[in-house]
Amino acid sequence: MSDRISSFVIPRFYQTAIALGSNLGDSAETLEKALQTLDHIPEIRVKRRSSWYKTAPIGPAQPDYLNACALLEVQLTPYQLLQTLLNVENQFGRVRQERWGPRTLDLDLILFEDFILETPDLQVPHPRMSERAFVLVPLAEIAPHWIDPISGKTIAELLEQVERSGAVT
Ligand SMILES: Nc1ncnc2c1ncn2[C@@H]1O[C@H](COP(=O)(O)OP(=O)(O)OP(=O)(O)O)[C@@H](O)[C@H]1O
Ligand SMILES: Nc1nc2c(c(=O)[nH]1)N=C(CO)CN2
Repeated sequence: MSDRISSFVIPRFYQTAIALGSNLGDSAETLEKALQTLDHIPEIRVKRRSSWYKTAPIGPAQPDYLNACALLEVQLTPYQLLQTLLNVENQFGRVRQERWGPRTLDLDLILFEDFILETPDLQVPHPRMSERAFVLVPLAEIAPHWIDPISGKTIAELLEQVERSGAVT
């Protein structure tokens, strides 16, 4: 009996940061419901969320975005979390059309502990994180001291290096 108990491994919780974006439909409601949906998944706890930021679109001409970031505790691997985020995007009617085009809901995995993953389907930290004010402004609100394992800089330091005028609360 004691052998069985000692070999039982309780899966640990991992700290992760995600970015949310929407520029089609009722974006505020979509972001709110997306976070509720994630929080209802047994392996995910939403620990903190940023304000919603209205941001100018990067990429092709399209409506302004509403962007936000959230900190999650997950009992999932990075790949399981990515699949979960893609499933929730689909649940909210995400249709993949042009690259960087408009969308009802975009969920990106930004940071997963201090892991660096560079696989064809998943790159963590998100490869375009450090150039995007629409990610860094909300993330700096809730996790300014989190260190990007690629650059060794904090989120607050990365934010100092980008032009942030397109992101307004
Ligand atoms: N960290 C990550 N977070 C989310 N998706 C990722 C990540 N790394 C790789 N991907 C892959 O990117 C694919 C396309 O994602 P998506 O359609 O959301 O891109 P995009 O939002 O148009 O552009 P961008 O990646 O620049 O934000 C996903 O299916 C996923 O396999
Ligand atoms: N402001 C803003 N622009 C974007 C966004 C986004 O979330 N916000 N997402 C994109 C594709 O990931 C492309 N452009």
